[in-house]
Formats: sequence, C-alpha cells, structure tokens
Amino acid sequence: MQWRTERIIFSQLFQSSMVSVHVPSLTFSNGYKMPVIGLGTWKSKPGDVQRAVVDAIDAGYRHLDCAYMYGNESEVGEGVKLKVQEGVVQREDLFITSKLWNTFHRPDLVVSACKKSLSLLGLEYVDLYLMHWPFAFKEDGDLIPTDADGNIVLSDVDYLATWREMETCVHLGLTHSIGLSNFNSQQIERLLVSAEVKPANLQIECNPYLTQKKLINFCQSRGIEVTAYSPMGSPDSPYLKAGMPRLLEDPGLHQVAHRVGKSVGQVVLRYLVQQGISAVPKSVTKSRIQENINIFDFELSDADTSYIDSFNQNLRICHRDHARGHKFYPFNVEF
Ligand SMILES: NC(=O)C1=CN([C@@H]2O[C@H](COP(=O)(O)OP(=O)(O)OC[C@H]3O[C@@H](n4cnc5c(N)ncnc54)[C@H](OP(=O)(O)O)[C@@H]3O)[C@@H](O)[C@H]2O)C=CC1
Ligand SMILES: O=C1CO[C@H](CO)[C@@H](O)[C@@H]1O
Repeated sequence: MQWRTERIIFSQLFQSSMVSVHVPSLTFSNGYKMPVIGLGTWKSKPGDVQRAVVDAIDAGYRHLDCAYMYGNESEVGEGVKLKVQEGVVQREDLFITSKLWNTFHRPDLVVSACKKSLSLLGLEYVDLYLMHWPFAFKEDGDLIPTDADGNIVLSDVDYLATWREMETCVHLGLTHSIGLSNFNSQQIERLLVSAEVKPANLQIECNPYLTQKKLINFCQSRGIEVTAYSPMGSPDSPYLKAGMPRLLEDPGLHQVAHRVGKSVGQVVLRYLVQQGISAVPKSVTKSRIQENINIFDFELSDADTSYIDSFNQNLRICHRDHARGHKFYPFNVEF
C-alpha cells in the first residue's frame, strides 16, 4: 500500500514536471477559451486511445477532439477519468469537443444524441458540440446507412432545423458552445441569419496542401474561430489514395524543418497556429503526442510562412464523395 502511494506521488511529481509547456488559447465570442492544440481521436483504436489521452494530458494537452462517429468516446472518457482521479487535472481544466453525427440531424434526435456522447464520455457537459457535416443521413439506423446497391441513404433534414436543437443543448447546459464542421461560407452565412446562438467554431480540413485562406478569413471576420483537422495530411486515412502526395514527406517542409531545428510535424502545427487557428493532430504514439504540443518555443518567419503558403494545392482528403449529390454537400463551391 505504502509502495503504491509512493508510486502515485512519484508519478504525479514526474507528470507535473513534464507539463512545462504553456499552450495559448483562442477566445470564443461567448468568452470560453479553446487551447490551440488538441488531441485528435479519429482512427485511434479503443484499446489505444485511453493511453493516448493519458499521455496527452501528461504532456500538457487540455483539449481533446472527439466524436460519436469515432466509436471510442467511452475509452477517451476513461482516460479523462483516470487523470481527474489522480488529481493531475480537474474537469474544468479540460476543453472537450464532441460532434453530432449525420444520422441524428432530425430535430427530435439532437438532444438525445448529445446526451449519448456525454454518457459515453462520462461527462456532465462538453465544451463544444459541433454539427459534424451539413448534410444528413437516414435516421435511426446504421451510422453509414446504405441501400441494396451500397449507396449511402441520405436524408433531407435542413441543418437550420438541426441547429435550433443544438441551441437547446446549450440552454440545457449540455455544452458550453456549439459550432460547425465541414460547412462552406455560404452555408455559414445562411445559418448566421437565423441563429440565436452563434457558432463559436468551424472545424475544417486544413494543412499546407489545403490552406483554406478564404474560409479562414471569412470565419475570422465573423467572429468564428477555426480549427484545423487532418493537420498532418491524415497519413493513416482510409481516404488517402495511392499517388496522392504525402504532406509529411514534402521536401520543402523538410527543408524548413531542418533549418529551424524542428520536425516536419512541428513546423506544420506552428504554421497553422501562427494564423490564429487551432489544430487537432491525432496520434497514439507517446513521443509524437509530446512532439506535437512542443511548438511554442520557436517561430516561423514571414518568409517561411509565405513559402509554406505556396505549397497549397487544394488537396482535400476527407471529401466524403458519397454525399456529393446532397443539396447540402459543402465542397461544390470555392470556399
Ligand atoms: N470534423 C471532421 O470531419 C474531421 C475531424 N478530424 C479530427 O482531426 C483529427 C486529426 O486528423 P486526422 O485525419 O486523424 O489526421 P492527422 O493529420 O492528425 O494525422 C494523423 C496521423 O499522423 C501521424 N502523426 C501524428 N503526429 C505525427 C508526427 N509528429 N510525425 C509523424 N506522424 C505523425 C499519426 O500516427 P500515430 O497515431 O501512429 O502516431 C497518424 O497516423 C482527427 O483524429 C479527428 O479528431 C479528422 C477528420 C475529419
Ligand atoms: O471526422 C471524420 C472522420 O470520420 C468520419 C467517418 O469516416 C468522417 O466522415 C468524418 O468527417
């Protein structure tokens, strides 16, 4: 018992000594703050993600990016619970995001979907609840409902009706803030006209191969903070096709990384946060989890930033082509 207590005390001392990194935050228009680096959890196997969350919190992460669709929210919640029980963090130190999946857009399903994620995560509230996509899928069935020919079965629920129930989630105290993911500027503009609670955040695919300058400027001009998903180019994505360029292998990024004495991943993340946006790199590897948050001891020069800007090729990996025919498919317009 004594050994166990000593071991816990030692581990807490060791952990707190590891948290030397100060992570800046973005402030939402409603006053809540989101740390600019968060841990992504898509594709993190349930058996790996609890350890990844523990390693991330030990490394100084206070922001976790989750979604019902990722099928691992209960294991993420286990990791959080462990660190809270150990006294390393308190719930209110953490910024936790979840997302409403496409099969729950029908207004009567939204609040219960949010409560389901809360129950899986073991939380009383999330900090941010995002509408994962603007288009909806057939309700109440598989997360990816398909017909006999293997085509996705879509639903025509309007995201404005869904948003009203996202607002209810705020009023019920289930989430501090609500936001959007994978929406284009026209869809956001349409939503802003009638929204009673404004979207605090837009989460979009963003990295040096898909710089999203116009959409970022659009959001920032309307007081919406932006989060970059797939910042590393999602090298483990099922949607990455043979022949597509691999961001982390880019020779120009290697050149900058070599010159500034950082890894390519760190350069990419620094490039993103220097634009006033946040990023949610996914990793289940302890050394990379640590690496990805240690980006606050160097700066990229304007020349480096412009050089990296020039790598843009509007390369979208997470384009969800199967919904291209939906009236709310977001990627048929420039931004
Ligand atoms: N809103 C949305 O629609 C979407 C949201 N997301 C969110 O964004 C997160 C991140 O995006 P994701 O698509 O997962 O991809 P990322 O761009 O974060 O890439 C993840 C991959 O990069 C590897 N990696 C991480 N850090 C490094 C590093 N420093 N050096 C080398 N390799 C590294 C990881 O390996 P390993 O794990 O083996 O260490 C993993 O294979 C998701 O996990 C999810 O939370 C993602 C897609 C869509
Ligand atoms: O976050 C994401 C990753 O997983 C989902 C399902 O494959 C994507 O659609 C989504 O945008």
